Amino acid sequence: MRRVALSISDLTVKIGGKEILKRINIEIPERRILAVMGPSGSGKSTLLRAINRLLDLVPGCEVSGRVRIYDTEVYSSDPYKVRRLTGMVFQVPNPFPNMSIYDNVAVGPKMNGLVKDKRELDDLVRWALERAMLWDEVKDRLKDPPNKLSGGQQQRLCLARALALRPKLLLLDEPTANVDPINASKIEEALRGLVESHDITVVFVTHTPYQAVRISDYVAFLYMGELIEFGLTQEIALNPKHELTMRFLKGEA
Ligand SMILES: Nc1ncnc2c1ncn2[C@@H]1O[C@H](COP(=O)(O)OP(=O)(O)OP(=O)(O)O)[C@@H](O)[C@H]1O
Repeated sequence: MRRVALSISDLTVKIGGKEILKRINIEIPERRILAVMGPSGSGKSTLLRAINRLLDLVPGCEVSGRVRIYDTEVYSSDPYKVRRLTGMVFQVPNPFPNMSIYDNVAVGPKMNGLVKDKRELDDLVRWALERAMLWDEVKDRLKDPPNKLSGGQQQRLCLARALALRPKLLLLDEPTANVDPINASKIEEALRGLVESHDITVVFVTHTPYQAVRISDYVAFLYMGELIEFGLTQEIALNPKHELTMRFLKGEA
């Protein structure tokens, strides 16, 4: 029996008094992938940032309702604990420019005391780079700076950096929007591998219906801050209930 990894109930987000997300309800079991879709400005990034409390950093932002990650009530827990449960990858690859490839992945576990010695750290760095499908390409140049990598490799490095903190929930905001198709398919393969073989649940934003259908188990469609459709990807792809979802899936919206 799979546990519920992420439960969002009646989540409403206002910024500067304007409702950006309206009473969102979503629940997904562990080790599943949720694709969040919807037109530009519909609130997809805001939803991701509500899950890991990055919205705390936005002035004038009010959040009501509940977000729970396993047993952790996100809005009544220490934000530090919430960030430890979640990892995030952004649309534009943002490796730490002044650190080596190795250190980009190692710095988080070192600062958070996740490893007891150098050997454990080396193992964790390798594990994360392997899971991000990058190890073979960088194993002989771990001391290089990240700007020697292609954009797609840098994005996989950011994925490895997030994974090295062993998150339970991985949040990705259009992770393949700025990478070529080969890198995009490596990232997709990495995400499927993570939920199938590791104890990780994934929520990612995408504008690409094919990508959502290829790799997600669940989809959530947002429109002007409302969740207009949510459910199993296969069911929604075959039988979307909402006209807008249908158009979106056909690439018309
Ligand atoms: N920090 C902020 N201050 C004011 N308004 C904001 C802020 N962040 C988001 N918004 C507004 O919230 C709405 C939703 O934005 P959000 O970035 O979540 O949409 P999105 O669906 O991710 O869009 P896109 O696909 O273009 O990235 C938009 O109207 C946006 O202008």
